[in-house]
Amino acid sequence: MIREAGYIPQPKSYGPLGNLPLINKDTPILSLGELAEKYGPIYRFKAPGLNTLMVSGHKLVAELCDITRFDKHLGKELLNVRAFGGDGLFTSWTTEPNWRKAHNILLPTFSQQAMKGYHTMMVDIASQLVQKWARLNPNDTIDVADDMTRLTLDTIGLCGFNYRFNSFYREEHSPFILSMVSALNEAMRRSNRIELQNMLMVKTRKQYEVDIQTMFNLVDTIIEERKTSGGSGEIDLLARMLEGRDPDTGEQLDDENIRYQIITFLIAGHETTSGLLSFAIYYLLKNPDALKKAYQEVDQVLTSPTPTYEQVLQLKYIRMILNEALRLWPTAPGFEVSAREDTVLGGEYPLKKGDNLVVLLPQLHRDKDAWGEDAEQFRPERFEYPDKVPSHAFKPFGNGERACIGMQFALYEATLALGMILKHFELIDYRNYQLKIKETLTLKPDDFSIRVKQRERIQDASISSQQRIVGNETVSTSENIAANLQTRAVTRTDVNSSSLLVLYGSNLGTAEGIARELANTARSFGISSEVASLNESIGKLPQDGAVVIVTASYNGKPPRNAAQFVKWLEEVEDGKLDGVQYAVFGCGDRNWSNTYQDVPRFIDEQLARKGGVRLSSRGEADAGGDFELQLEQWRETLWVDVRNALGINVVSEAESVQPALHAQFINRPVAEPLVRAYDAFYAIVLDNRELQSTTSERSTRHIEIQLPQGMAYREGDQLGVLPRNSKENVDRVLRRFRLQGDDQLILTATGLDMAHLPMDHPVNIRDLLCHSVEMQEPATRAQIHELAAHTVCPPHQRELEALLEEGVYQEQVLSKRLSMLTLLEKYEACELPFVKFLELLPPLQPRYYSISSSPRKYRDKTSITIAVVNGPAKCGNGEYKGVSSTSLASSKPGEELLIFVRTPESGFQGLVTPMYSI
Ligand code: HEM
Ligand SMILES: Cc1cc2nc3c(=O)[nH]c(=O)nc-3n(C[C@H](O)[C@H](O)[C@H](O)COP(=O)(O)O)c2cc1C
Repeated sequence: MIREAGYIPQPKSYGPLGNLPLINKDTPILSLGELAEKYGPIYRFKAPGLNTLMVSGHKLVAELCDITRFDKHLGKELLNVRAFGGDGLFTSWTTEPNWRKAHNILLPTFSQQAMKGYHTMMVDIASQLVQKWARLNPNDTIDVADDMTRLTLDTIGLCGFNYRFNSFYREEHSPFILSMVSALNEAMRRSNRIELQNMLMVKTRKQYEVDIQTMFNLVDTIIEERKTSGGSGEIDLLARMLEGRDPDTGEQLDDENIRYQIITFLIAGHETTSGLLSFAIYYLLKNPDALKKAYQEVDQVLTSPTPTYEQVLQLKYIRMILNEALRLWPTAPGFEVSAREDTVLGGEYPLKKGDNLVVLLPQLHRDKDAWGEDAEQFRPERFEYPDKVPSHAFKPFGNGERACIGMQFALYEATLALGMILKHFELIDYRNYQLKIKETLTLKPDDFSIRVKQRERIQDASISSQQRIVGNETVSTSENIAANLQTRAVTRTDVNSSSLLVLYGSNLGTAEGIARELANTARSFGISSEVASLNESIGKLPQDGAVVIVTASYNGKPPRNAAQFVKWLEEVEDGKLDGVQYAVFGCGDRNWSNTYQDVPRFIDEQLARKGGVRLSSRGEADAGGDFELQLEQWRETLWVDVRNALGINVVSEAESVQPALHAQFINRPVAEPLVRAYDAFYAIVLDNRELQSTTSERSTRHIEIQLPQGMAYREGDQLGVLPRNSKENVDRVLRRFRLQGDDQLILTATGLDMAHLPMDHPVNIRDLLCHSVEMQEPATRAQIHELAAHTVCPPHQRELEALLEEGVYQEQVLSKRLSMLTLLEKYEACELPFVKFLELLPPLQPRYYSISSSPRKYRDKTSITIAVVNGPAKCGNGEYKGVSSTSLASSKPGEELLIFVRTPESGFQGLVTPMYSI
């Protein structure tokens, strides 16, 4: 058929209803897809109040992905969802101030680093699914989408809000889910009715209101509980929502917006991922070759009882399966954009400013022009080489700055869960299921059930997820320590004072974290080293020493703290950077294939052009691939090259002549993990004075501290203090568990992220309790749940369980600040092992104090003023003493404190203690 250039086809129209009668109201996306098959890569669709273009050809979509020409548009469905999603991230216009504010504040919670923090919680929920399936009888059937929904809802609840929906412990779905499904269905149906119909359907409208209120109620409870508890050092999504500040404006989110954001994340954070897992299982069942490869990978990689973070990153084939499932059935099946200005699409279709267009993902993802003739077939191998994936023909997570913020979260969670399912179960397609699609706002396989058979004996997840104290394995563990130390040990011969400047460009902390680690390693080699953002180093690249740059890219642009540097670098004259020795490492993600590693590549090339000397080749790591391994490999060569560049003769012990007798002294402070995490130093107390009069009942102390050499601070900085738990509280724990404080133990952990605890070397129990964990926080639901599970006396168990009930928890635990320790003292029949107690306690958090001294006057010392927190305990028993203020108040001149300086530019305040200055 000959087609006139610029002609846009339109299906048959039915008077005022336009094309609406062609749409099946239960499966509108499938109907739109069928029309695309018939009318091609672009067609016009009209319905009452709607005139839009449906696009599915990859070349046209590539243009729609240019965010300078097109912006996200909220179609009818999303506008309806605003009734409960408000101006939350998903349903806000890019121009609404709350979109950028929330985007800036919440982005860090989804960085690669953040996934490490979620790992243990994700394993917790996935283990519940494994346990449930393991207990089924052979003929029991599993409603796949249903169980995947339990898994993903519980995961986002726990990781995002420290809230347990406990979906695997109830027959019915939680009231939140029931209301959410019903409200989403109604939001979708409303867009296919004319306004008058909506108004006349009184009963439906009432139900809609009830459903929305049910969701609001749950969310308000979550917010209220967190506000009352004051938080126990969580750095989850909710903590960021409540406390984070927009780095651009310094503003915080308001209460109404927080409510909308929580609903948004609870919905967006689970519906789509649950559909993805269901489709992936469906395709595995129908593709035995892929299933076999998946089993092989899982058996090879997941060798410990529960998966570790590193193992999950190694499940490459599982990732490919998930991508291929998302290609064939993108569970969020489309997104909508509108033209920013008048423009011409594909060189032939004129568009007016504000015209809107829908990208139909299932058709785009099957465009034979991009994917080849076998586009309809399930073939995970398409994703083996990420740079070969036709990027604008694969958009399951949307596009540009409005792309899915939770992409890493979804893929990590799904990889972990599918890996664990395959590790434990044989999947049985007992009724030869034929795929039928169910549509709400997302897509899922409809009525898809399977049976499973255990592949191997399931380890008791509660045992495997526990840390073990290996009292009688001291010898082998000590060997580990020695081995560890050996790899790090260097003899520092001829180390001169050459220095290394490590610079970063980072929005979410990955690149910054790597930069800090590099600087620490350099220091351990005796090389003096400093860390700063790229913007802070404009015009200051040193010609002696060396510079290492670690940076990310965002849609091909530099991170916020690198933008001015890149501009400056571009404008520097050739030859101006003669003699600057440098190396560049890029943190990137191949999902942004067109702009993968753009910024590090640009910086590397520009530095060379302007006269710099590349001391080591540019390194690359892909957040969607084996990031850690790629980084490790680059680091290995980097240190050899840095050594040569600085002319430092650092000889590794292996290279030096070994004496026959070898001794290793181990003196690692218990607080070492926290010291490392915060880059903290020991500093000496110079003075500690009471500021209140002798008649006052309050205590306010002025404390002066000598800063360690080289540590500086600026006006407005805060002092972070790593506090110590009081002797009194430590003694309570020792008594409760009948332990001797001077006894030593060695902690080892499998599959748990316990970075705050000292691992694999002997530590004194008293020191461990004093320096590593928070003990006074109100017991969380998860902790009470564990206490109940370990209580052998049924009436006491019931009492503990009763504390978990909605109002009771609020009133008896949060308001009274009942800690896990207090509950353990009350319930003697609770046989919680000491290691489980340690595992359940959150890491000790630094407390931040405004610095009251002026850096212009005092360079090497600083002072803070603290209000000592001390009063009757809310539980009615004894006194409550603030951990940090109490230990600071009693610190004597000459004593050492663990401190660090922080510039509150990130806006994320953590636990900021209100301070007065004098
Ligand atoms: C397989 C799973 C997922 C898929 C396929 C998916 C897909 C998408 C798509 C296509 C968009 C863009 C929508 C548009 O342009 O209108 C989006 C946005 C979004 N997604 Fe996801 N998503 C998934 C998982 C998640 C998870 C796990 C979370 C949260 C934990 C999440 C939170 C969001 C949010 C908040 C937005 C709005 C971002 C903004 O506009 O700033 N999603 N998602
Ligand atoms: C919205 C967004 C856009 C991104 N764009 C790119 C890109 O264009 N090129 C690239 O290589 N990586 C891109 N990435 C991946 C990040 O650069 C990568 O995750 C990096 O590790 C983040 O580092 P940071 O935590 O230090 O900010 C993008 C990530 C996000 C969330």
